[in-house]
Amino acid sequence: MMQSDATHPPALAQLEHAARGGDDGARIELGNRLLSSHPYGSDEHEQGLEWLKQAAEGARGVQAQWFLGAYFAQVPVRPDARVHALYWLGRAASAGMPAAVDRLADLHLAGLGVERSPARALELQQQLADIGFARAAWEVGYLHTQELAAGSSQNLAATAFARACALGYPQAYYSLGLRFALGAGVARDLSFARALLDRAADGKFAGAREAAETLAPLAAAPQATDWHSRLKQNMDAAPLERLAPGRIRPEERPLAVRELEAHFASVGHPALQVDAGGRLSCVAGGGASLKAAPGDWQWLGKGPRVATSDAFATREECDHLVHKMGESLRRASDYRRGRRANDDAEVQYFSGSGQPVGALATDSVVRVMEERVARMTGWPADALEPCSVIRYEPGEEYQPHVDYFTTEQMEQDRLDGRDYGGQRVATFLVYLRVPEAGGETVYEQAGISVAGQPGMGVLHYNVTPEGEPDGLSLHSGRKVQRGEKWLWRSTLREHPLHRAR
Ligand SMILES: O=C(O)CCC(=O)C(=O)O
Ligand SMILES: [Fe+2]
Repeated sequence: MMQSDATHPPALAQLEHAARGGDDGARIELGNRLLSSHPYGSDEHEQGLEWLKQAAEGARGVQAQWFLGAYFAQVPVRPDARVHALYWLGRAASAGMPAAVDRLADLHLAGLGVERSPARALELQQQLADIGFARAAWEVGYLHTQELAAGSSQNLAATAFARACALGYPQAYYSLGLRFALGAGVARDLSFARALLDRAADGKFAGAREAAETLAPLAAAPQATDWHSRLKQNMDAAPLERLAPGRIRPEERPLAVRELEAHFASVGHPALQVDAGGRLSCVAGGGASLKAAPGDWQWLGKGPRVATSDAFATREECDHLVHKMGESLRRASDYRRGRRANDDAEVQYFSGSGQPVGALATDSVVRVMEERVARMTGWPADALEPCSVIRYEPGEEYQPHVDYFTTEQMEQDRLDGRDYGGQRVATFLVYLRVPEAGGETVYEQAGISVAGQPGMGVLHYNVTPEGEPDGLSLHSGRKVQRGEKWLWRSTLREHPLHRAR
């Protein structure tokens, strides 16, 4: 196999020679290089795909299959891209590649290239969880919370989060803490809840500190300090390194997971039990549910059409998105590379930071929330623009702008053959974090001002009921005075994104 590094990549001719000679590593490298350096539609781009497809049948097939799956997942405008993504990711997943199993679960949950099946997504994430992948273990808990699969319950959700705690995942301590605080799937125990939430905060999980203080105040959690030190000692002594890549054979992972779960149960809380099969579970109790219960649309105006939905997203969903995207936020000029005037508008009028959730970064929370938007608006989920998260710090704002594409832009895009998705019919925002002062969403022409509440959804149409760009939809995100404002947002496009008119 040819060696290369970032400073001295092999010359193209050299790679091609090796690829023709049957070197699978060279085929993969050449394929990836051609795909990334030549635009979709060029011969070189197609040649890149061919090299990967050849490599997919060779000694390093799984790796090539993964690259092909990731490619098709990220290039939705290609005809049948989703079906190809499903095929290649399916092959890499069957060969046991965890990242491919995760992406396959995402396609099933979103119904991309295959009929939507939360139950299948749950099954796939469960496979990963059972061999010790902590994020998957968390996703199992989140999916059970939604009660979308037969047999799902709030108690199974709690159990899944407890198992993810055993894998040392700070976000799982947060989620299990919420359940003990509210009595969802487990009997309420504010002391244990507070200790779990504090452990999540120790692990730097966004929102854990605030959840601890509001849901499990120390005054109501007399044994919290004791539980906190027991949980800390427990984690310090947990043999988590056993699961480190390269240290364990795949077939040994399920046993290592059981050992970690038994170790977590040894912290001694009566709700944590090890069952006959050696798996950790939570004793059922409490009647609350942490599934979202969004409020009906409250219409604030007809010209433009603006509505809000209280509690559209749960605290857990908001904190998840803030935590997930927090590290990767950038200025609009860094993530908006398009040539559309609307991209320029974001660069020009928005002074905060943001980041689109890329096709390889979507997860259960994103998909479940997209589906919720689709259900509540009657809009097809595959006509939602990929979502993003944006943040405003004090002094930052989104000056008055419109979100629709102008008739001229639409026409130009059509001529250029890139009007995928068509018009941005409506914009949907969720307040993930509400600032202490300032930051209202204001529709200046209509005199509507929305002061966000945590988890609130805000929907506004950018076009009139007849489908014409609606000048009255001009809006702004007022300057944040104190605290931070975080939004999750997407737009409802005229037709599915993979279809040009
Ligand atoms: O920050 C807001 O309230 C508005 C955001 C917005 O207009 C947008 O993301 O297009
Ligand atoms: Fe906007």
